[in-house]
Amino acid sequence: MNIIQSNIANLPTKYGKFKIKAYKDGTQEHLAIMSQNFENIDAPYVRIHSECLTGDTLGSLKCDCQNQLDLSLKFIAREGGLVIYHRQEGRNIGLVNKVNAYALQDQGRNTIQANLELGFKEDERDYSIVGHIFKDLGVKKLKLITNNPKKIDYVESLGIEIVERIPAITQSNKYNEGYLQTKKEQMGHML
Ligand SMILES: Nc1nc2c(ncn2[C@@H]2O[C@H](COP(=O)(O)OP(=O)(O)OP(=O)(O)O)[C@@H](O)[C@H]2O)c(=O)[nH]1
Ligand SMILES: [Zn+2]
Repeated sequence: MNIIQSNIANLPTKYGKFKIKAYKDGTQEHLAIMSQNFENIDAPYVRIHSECLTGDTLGSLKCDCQNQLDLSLKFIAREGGLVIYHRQEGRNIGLVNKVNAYALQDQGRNTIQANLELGFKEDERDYSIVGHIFKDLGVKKLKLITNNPKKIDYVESLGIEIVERIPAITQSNKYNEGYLQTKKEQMGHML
């Protein structure tokens, strides 16, 4: 895969000052968001955040994505580290299919059943670009912010040492309780 990458630019935000670098693999464009002191950190805090337009941008209460992104950006601004904004919307089924999955959930299916009914696996994400970004930015060990065992397995498969796991647990609400329950009971998330 031919990966196109940008230069590094400054991005002041409400969380603090970050540096950003974009990567394009095929049609997907991803973003590495780094704290100012990133290259001096031996084992940075790292969050691999999967894109969720409905959550991240609109504040949807059906999932925990916006709260997790907020928590992660606050964390790396304070402690130093990296958030990879991984543009694989809807566990990589894309926005149109995710909205169709939500329509099936309106009829009573859970998050896994809806994906299967649309002809997808429960999780279609591919993390290979993440491996490329780690290599490009020189990440050899890290502290991973996640509840998802698949992300842990992927990072370990790259030969990268996970020094510590930081849970990404946020306040639940009446709209995402069922979703979080399914993730815990059927997708192995450490919630
Ligand atoms: N197909 C589908 N995707 C969803 C649904 N709800 C959230 N997503 C997507 O799921 C991804 C986030 O996955 P999560 O399960 O919240 O978290 P995770 O990234 O697997 O794990 P953590 O690192 O612990 O947060 C984003 O890409 C969302 O767009 C849903 O009901 N159906
Ligand atoms: Zn979400």
